[in-house]
Amino acid sequence: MAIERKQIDLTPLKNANVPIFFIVGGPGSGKGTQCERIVNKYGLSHLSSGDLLRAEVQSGSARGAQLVKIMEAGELVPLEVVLDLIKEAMVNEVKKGSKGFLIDGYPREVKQGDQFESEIQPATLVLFFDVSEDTLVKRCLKRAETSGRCDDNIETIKKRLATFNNATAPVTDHYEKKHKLVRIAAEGTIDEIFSHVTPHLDRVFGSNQKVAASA
Ligand SMILES: Nc1ncnc2c1ncn2[C@@H]1O[C@H](COP(=O)(O)OP(=O)(O)OP(=O)(O)O)[C@@H](O)[C@H]1O
Ligand SMILES: Nc1nc2c(ncn2[C@@H]2O[C@H](COP(=O)(O)O)[C@@H](O)[C@H]2O)c(=O)[nH]1
Ligand SMILES: [Mg+2]
Repeated sequence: MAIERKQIDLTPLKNANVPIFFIVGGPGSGKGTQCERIVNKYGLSHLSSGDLLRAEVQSGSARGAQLVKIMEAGELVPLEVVLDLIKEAMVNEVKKGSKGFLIDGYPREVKQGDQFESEIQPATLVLFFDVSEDTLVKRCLKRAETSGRCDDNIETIKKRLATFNNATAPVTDHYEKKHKLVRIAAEGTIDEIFSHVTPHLDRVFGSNQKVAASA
């Protein structure tokens, strides 16, 4: 299925040379929740590939109409489409003075991460939120009570879990071999998990300070 591609000038992003963190984990693993905590403490830009896709669907564009079918099936959308959406959002953020990025829910496949790193820059770290399938399902079903997401239903959750195990789990091995993977046990409370996240980011930014936006 041919989906519209865009030409994006990455010069501002490459010149900024800010740290980039991939945030990886199964559906409902707490990526978005932990990213909110990280943004509050370090002032980074949080870009969720899923949220960017949902915004494209909400926009009513022809591209969005094609994407929603794939997302409702719990499958992965074409990687070029996701990368275009992320690139556009990153350039916009860096023009506003972003000092670093959390790329939430990305990459979903090894080749996706490789393409990002060759076209933009290597990731500084890959944070992997490690959660049992049972907990993932429980959290997504609980979220379904209020989220209104097209993919928060037991059928799609199961498909997303299969997609994660088949396509995304190899991502963790890939970055472990590159000594870039940080495996975070994510079964506990939100605060407990966040306390395991901060030491790794403090090593990059220094502790207790929001990364000051450019003047
Ligand atoms: N440590 C936790 N304990 C209990 N509930 C949690 C925890 N972390 C997140 N949640 C809840 O679980 C649900 C999924 O969390 P979140 O949306 O952050 O996951 P996600 O990894 O971004 O999921 P998706 O990939 O589907 O977007 C949310 O309703 C959230 O409030
Ligand atoms: N091929 C990819 N598809 C992606 C990616 N991120 C999201 N998606 C699609 O969106 C839904 C929802 O994502 P979520 O992060 O909110 O769970 C997901 O099931 C995929 O269909 C991506 O990086 N690559
Ligand atoms: Mg999320």
